[in-house]
Amino acid sequence: MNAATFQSFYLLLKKTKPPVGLLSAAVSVSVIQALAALAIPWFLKTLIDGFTVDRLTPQLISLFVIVFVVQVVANALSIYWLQIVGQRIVANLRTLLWKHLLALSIPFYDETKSGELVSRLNSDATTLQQLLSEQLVRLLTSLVSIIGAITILFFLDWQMTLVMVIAVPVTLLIIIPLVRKLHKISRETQKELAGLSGFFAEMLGEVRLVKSQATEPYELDRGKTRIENLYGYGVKEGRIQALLLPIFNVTLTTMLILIIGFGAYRVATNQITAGELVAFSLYLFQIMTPLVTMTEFITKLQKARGATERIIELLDETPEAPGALVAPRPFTDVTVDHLSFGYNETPILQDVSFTLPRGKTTAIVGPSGSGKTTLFAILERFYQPTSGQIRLGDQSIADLTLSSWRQAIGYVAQDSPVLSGTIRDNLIYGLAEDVSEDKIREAARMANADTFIERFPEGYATEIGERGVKLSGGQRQRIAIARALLRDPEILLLDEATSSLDSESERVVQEALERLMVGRTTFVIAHRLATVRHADQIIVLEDGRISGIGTHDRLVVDNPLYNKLVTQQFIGTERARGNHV
Ligand SMILES: Nc1ncnc2c1ncn2[C@@H]1O[C@H](COP(=O)(O)OP(=O)(O)OP(=O)(O)O)[C@@H](O)[C@H]1O
Repeated sequence: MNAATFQSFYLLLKKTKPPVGLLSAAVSVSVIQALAALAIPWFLKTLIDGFTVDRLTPQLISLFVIVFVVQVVANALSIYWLQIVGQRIVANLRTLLWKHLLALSIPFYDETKSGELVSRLNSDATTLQQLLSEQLVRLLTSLVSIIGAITILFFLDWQMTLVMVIAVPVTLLIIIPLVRKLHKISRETQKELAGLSGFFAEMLGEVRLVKSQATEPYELDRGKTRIENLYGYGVKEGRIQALLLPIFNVTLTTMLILIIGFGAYRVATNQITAGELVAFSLYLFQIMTPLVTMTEFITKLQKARGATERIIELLDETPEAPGALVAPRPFTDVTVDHLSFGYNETPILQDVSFTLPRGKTTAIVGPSGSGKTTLFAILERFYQPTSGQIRLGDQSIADLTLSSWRQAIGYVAQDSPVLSGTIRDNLIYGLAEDVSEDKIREAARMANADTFIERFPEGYATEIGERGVKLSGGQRQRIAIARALLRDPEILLLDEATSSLDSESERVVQEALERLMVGRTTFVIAHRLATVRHADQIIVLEDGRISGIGTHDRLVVDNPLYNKLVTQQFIGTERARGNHV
């Protein structure tokens, strides 16, 4: 791990606000445990050298027992406390990531697969947690054991210790390149794993498309290729691990044989005592076992390095600019002023200017892909304009707080999303304050949703979404309308349903929408002639530019595209529905 990565790991840890008090306590008991463990061979040495029964005084035995008990208790405490510290850090990290993800902008989500993000929240965070709570405790005790044992060994017999100390760097020389390689592979593995999660999430989310296109065999192959890729990395990783541990063990065993052999020679030549040799061998184990643990730690650290880097990368993404001013209510007119926008270099909206007069209805029409939905998204501040601005009165909406602006917008889309939970939960979702049951029912009634809700045995407590009954498109839309009614928005953005609703369903939805629109500034993507006829003004959008603004009667005469749309699309649609205007 190079200095920069270590630093970023450290910075990330700092951001997760570890419980420092508990961490210090855990570190202290770890040190106590390791020190107590170091005392045990020393006792044995004293016992062996000049063993007589009278030397076994009760005091000596009690001291031995106490040291032993201290070591065991300290060990248990350090494991438990470090586990808590690790879990706390990861819980804080997940909260930090979750908060950050919620603050990130829509363009970020356009570029990133949600499955990959889930993988960061779950497996990357878990990798870090394992490192922190399982490995860190061992690393600490290992370090104390190694340093303590080497120091004592120098006192016992410096020549033998020197032989041993020289052998350690030799081992490291063999191991480091392997560890590096392991890091590279585990980075690729993690990347591949995140990609695979993204792929699975996307495919399972769009399972209807896969089935309707009968592309199961194709998707099976695509999934299999990725799974096999991952398998390949796993095998490579296994190969290196298979080399790493045995090499390490062989080196250590050789060291052990050499040292004990050398020790036996020194005992035979009376240079050290038998007790010293026993203590020496025991200390040697107190160095070897931690060394093995440390290689394991290094391996895990390399794995965590990938996870850390990816989490840091995610935390470095810039969140949405929140704005500072609370949008003053009631709203005045909203002005779109020379607005241009492109998702990338290709311009989508070019120099668009118009006003949404307060309390009036503005309809927007234009061919598919002309930029209508994009304009809505910019009004919702999901994307920043490339140039130009949107103003509320004299105030650029970019200066308003995101929450006060978005809370003032009611958006009813063609395919209104619902969350899992009860119908009531869905109706009050996002409301700042509590609402009475009567108000909820009133909103449902106005949205023409009361009848179908009450038909469910559980009524408003019916579970919908993933865990409960499924709602039809029209029902979902009426839930969205009731939700908007409860929010009492200043501005309504309506993406009118086209073919998704049958004419009966469309009639009840339309009726509900009209109630919702009363007295509100409404901006509607229009697909029906009835809507544009009733609108106070109509905007015609062609290839991202406005080609006309006016009333229906004027545009039919002035605007060729509008004229064409009215004769071909609208009237065609209305006829098809048997609903002549
Ligand atoms: N997130 C995005 N990233 C990149 N390009 C996009 C994105 N969303 C839409 N586009 C492109 O922007 C253009 C305008 O799309 P938009 O959805 O605004 O059109 P629209 O007028 O609402 O069409 P429709 O009536 O079919 O819904 C299209 O060419 C589309 O490919």
